[in-house]
Amino acid sequence: MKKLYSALMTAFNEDGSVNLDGVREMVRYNIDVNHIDGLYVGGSTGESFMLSTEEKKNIFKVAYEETAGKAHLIAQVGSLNLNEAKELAKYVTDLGYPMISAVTPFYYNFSFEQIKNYYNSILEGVDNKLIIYSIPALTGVALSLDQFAELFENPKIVGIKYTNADFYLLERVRNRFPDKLILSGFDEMLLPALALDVDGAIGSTFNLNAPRVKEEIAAFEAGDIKKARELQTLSNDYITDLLNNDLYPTIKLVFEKLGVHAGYCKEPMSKPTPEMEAGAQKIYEKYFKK
Ligand SMILES: CC(=O)N[C@@H]([C@@H](O)[C@H](O)[C@H](O)CO)[C@@H](O)CC(=O)C(=O)O
Repeated sequence: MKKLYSALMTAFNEDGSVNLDGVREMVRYNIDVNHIDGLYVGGSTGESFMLSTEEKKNIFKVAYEETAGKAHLIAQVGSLNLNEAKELAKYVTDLGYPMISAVTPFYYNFSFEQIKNYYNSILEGVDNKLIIYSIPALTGVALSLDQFAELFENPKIVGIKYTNADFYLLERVRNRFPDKLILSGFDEMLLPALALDVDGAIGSTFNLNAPRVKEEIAAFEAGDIKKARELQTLSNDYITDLLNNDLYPTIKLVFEKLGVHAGYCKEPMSKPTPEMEAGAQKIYEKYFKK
């Protein structure tokens, strides 16, 4: 069975400080209501690239404690500050995280040699497995098939969080590395990714929509492609509505309507406007109100 991971959000207070109780509530919702297979902690959805090392550690700790072994955990530790990435990799490994992930280093147009050194040094002295977080649309770093192969020469690098609409490359990677863990990262393109035999998916929108997506995966696995496609269409209507209303703040607004204290996003992400509030209410009524 393919695995579904929610990309854990971070709850912020209005002043931008982290609300750890809100983080706990979102972990609980994912476990108790979504029956999620796993959580991806510290990724884009967690707004992590805007957090201090201390804030990241607190979130990793709270997510680990609250999960209490009821879901698989992956900690995204990648950072432009390699020392921080290494410190976090050790920290989460000592806490008990069974897998880590690191975004490709971005902004400075690093060479492939530099990217390779970055991954190898994060893993040096850390007894853990890592999946590469590849998200070219946000990082500008598009690794090639041969570059993935070179990174996989490190036996601790076991897979990819593949947030990329390049399905030709995905097919080539799957074909060449049948035993690597590939988790798809674009929720709106889950069905084509399933057809190319990914092992599961990680996404922001699953925080609210996981039950429907699990049904889609079950239909796909049962060979009922028509049903899987209908469910993907329904999910894509919901994702389109979220994207048109500002993704992360809207997921948090809908969480609040479900009684989960997801709080605010951190600036420069937007604070909810009355229009966003109204849009979130419509999304709640259309897709989630019982
Ligand atoms: C940039 C971003 O948020 N990407 C999401 C997707 O779940 C995305 O939000 C979704 O497909 C809507 O476009 C994930 O790929 C990233 C992610 O899960 C994470 O790192 O937290």
